[in-house]
Amino acid sequence: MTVIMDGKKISAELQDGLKRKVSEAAEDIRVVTLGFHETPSFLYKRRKKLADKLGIVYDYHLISPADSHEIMTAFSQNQKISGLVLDGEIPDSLDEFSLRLAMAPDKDMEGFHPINQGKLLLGEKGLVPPTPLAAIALLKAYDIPINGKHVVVFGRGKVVGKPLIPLLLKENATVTVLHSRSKEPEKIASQADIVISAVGKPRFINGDYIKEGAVVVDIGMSTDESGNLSGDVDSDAVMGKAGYLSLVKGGISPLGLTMFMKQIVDQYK
Ligand SMILES: NC(=O)C1=CN([C@@H]2O[C@H](COP(=O)(O)OP(=O)(O)OC[C@H]3O[C@@H](n4cnc5c(N)ncnc54)[C@H](OP(=O)(O)O)[C@@H]3O)[C@@H](O)[C@H]2O)C=CC1
Ligand SMILES: Nc1nc(=O)c2c([nH]1)NC[C@@H]1CN(c3ccc(C(=O)N[C@@H](CCC(=O)O)C(=O)O)cc3)C=[N+]21
Repeated sequence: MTVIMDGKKISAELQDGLKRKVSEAAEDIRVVTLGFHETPSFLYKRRKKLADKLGIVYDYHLISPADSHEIMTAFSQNQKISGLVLDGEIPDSLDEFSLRLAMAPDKDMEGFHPINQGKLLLGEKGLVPPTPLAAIALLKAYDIPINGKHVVVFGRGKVVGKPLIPLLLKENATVTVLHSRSKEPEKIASQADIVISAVGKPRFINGDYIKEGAVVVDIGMSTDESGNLSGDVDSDAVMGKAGYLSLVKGGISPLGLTMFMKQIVDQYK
């Protein structure tokens, strides 16, 4: 039997606590999204919807390459702003690394600031990329042991796969990372107790990749040949074989959005 892990339910429980904390905070919790495009991204809209629900003030501020550093510095110093995010594509003309350096590390909602990335590697407390954090939180919510387990991560992207490595090591997992150049992925993945996939290739993980009873967390998002949202995992093939399965819908996405808000709200005691 395969237990479907319900990220939506876990996030609803966390959101109740967050809502209370926001309402008890002495002042407004204010997050500013900086974007280079007239129309905010899809992700901004998802985050805005959740912020409204939690009572967090969440705004979009249009910037241009010419004024981006100045605005980032000003918002970083502004005591009334708790969180900052960069939205959408960053123009090629701009040095993204140096723009990220201008953000106050303690307002960095996505955990991309080099200080936060360094802290993550060193095991120091800092703001962590929320999607991989959600993967750890989901395993813990289902009392799935990580300590001493073999975890195979598909993907080494900066949003999910790479930050998962230090997070899993902190939990004492044995970590194997597979990427586009890895050989014999089925052979390696089928030895894992836990498989977490963050690639973005429709349904490539079939039953051959999964050990009987293993835990499977699907994070990768893509559109398949019919134009539908697809995960990395062929859920029909894995269903019945996996012990636990987090599907691309109702799994990590809602929990990732919640963790995104949680880290900033938790700074308010
Ligand atoms: N569910 C959610 O809420 C969220 C989902 N996502 C999704 O997670 C995925 C990962 O995002 P991100 O971290 O930015 O990673 P990237 O999209 O930057 O990179 C994808 C990674 O997958 C690897 N890869 C490609 N083909 C294979 C393969 N056949 N086997 C193993 N690995 C492969 C690439 O390898 P190489 O490095 O060799 O090129 C690369 O490391 C995306 O699909 C994204 O949409 C992201 C955030 C939130
Ligand atoms: N730096 C970065 N961070 C991200 O978090 C990130 C990213 N890049 N690139 C693209 C993906 C995609 N992604 C989604 C999140 C929520 C829903 C979503 O639809 N959420 C639904 C729930 C859907 C469900 O039930 O799973 C909701 O909030 O109601 C979709 C997609 C984040 N991503």
